[in-house]
Amino acid sequence: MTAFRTLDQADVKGKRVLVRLDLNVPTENGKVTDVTRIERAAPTINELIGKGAKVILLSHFGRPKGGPDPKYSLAPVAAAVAEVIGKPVAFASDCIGEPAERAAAAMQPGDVLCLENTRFYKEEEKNDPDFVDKLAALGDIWVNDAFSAAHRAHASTEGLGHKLPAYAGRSMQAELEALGKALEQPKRPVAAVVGGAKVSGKLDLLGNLLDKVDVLIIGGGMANTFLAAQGHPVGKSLCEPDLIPTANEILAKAKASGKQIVLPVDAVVAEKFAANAPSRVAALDEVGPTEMILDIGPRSIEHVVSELELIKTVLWNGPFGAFEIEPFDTGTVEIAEAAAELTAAGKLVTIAGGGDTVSALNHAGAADRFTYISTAGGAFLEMLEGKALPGVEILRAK
Ligand SMILES: Nc1ncnc2c1ncn2[C@@H]1O[C@H](COP(=O)(O)OP(=O)(O)OP(=O)(O)O)[C@@H](O)[C@H]1O
Ligand SMILES: O=C(O)[C@H](O)COP(=O)(O)O
Repeated sequence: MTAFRTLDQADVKGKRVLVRLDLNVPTENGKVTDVTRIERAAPTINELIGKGAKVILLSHFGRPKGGPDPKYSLAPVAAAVAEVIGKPVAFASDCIGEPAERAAAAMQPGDVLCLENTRFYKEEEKNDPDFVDKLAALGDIWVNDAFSAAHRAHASTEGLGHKLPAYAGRSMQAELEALGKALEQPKRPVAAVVGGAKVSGKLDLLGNLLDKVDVLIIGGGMANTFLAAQGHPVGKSLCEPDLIPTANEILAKAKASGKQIVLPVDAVVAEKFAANAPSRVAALDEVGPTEMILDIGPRSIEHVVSELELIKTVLWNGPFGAFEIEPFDTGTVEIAEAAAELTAAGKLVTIAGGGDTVSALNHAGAADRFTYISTAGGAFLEMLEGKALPGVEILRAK
């Protein structure tokens, strides 16, 4: 891809290379539960090691509130990186300042160092120039291999590109090539499936997404705000009342433009967000005030599968339920299996992305049978929407 500077153009031997990865991986009790994003980053890390660079990894992890929080330390994730690449990865307890400088100064060519979560500084998300300078002081070259964070114009995802020679890593390059090709002229009708929990970040882009697709299938936590907008009770479910007007606008836009929005028609509800918590199937008007919608119900699953049988391409971000906890994985698992079977039969092109989405599709045993799996969720949706991604734009050859 000539429009972007890649590692082919970078002279990295003996240089300190700051590599922005997306190590925002799913974890449970401090253990990484899905290493897909790390495996996708491994070729870049290994290539840089092989070329004799000093490889300094940068990433955010979760959404800490702009200060250090042990819950969001990258230390266990750095250990998972070491396991995937089969080489030691040193860890610095800060991403700037003395701990980072000392660890970087001790590096030999071929060494790998992972710095602590960049979001332990509120300046990261503000793309603060002084913070960018502090990060830039640690490296000679910046490689952005975090396609899944490229929709964020943050210090480590965009700011560094103004200070250091900037190159796309191999995963960034592969994602841009694969998604560019897949989305250029998708087989129609096209459906987008949007679920998951990042309602405030993703609900407002569904309006633009409607322009690009024929059918919009909404599930997971995302659906609850729409159900509330339609007047259904949602009890203690994940819901963003502030976004009800936006949800209504999206529903009205779909009606006016003849686009179809598919929402759940029933739900699986529980009083507790816990494994094997007592649960029941509820009609939409029967969700009690102390209950939470944690999955779509059996009629909704049937409805979604019958929609998939009518379309030719599905673009999927976000699980249909809290799939990490049984039995609330049923909707996601059954729909993923149906999509994988339609793909194997040559009837459907399946493109899915997102940290938890990929983990859910792996859990369902369906990921290997999908047409393409991207590491990106929010970035994937913004690309579908037709938006320029700051972390990609900064890599364009000037
Ligand atoms: N009904 C629900 N209530 C609460 N949480 C839900 C519900 N449905 C799905 N989820 C949660 O959504 C989370 C995944 O959502 P998210 O939007 O982060 O997807 P993603 O694939 O990781 O995308 P990205 O890469 O943009 O983060 C999962 O942890 C899952 O438990
Ligand atoms: O998982 C993701 O989509 C990326 O890591 C971005 O995370 P964010 O939505 O917290 O910026």
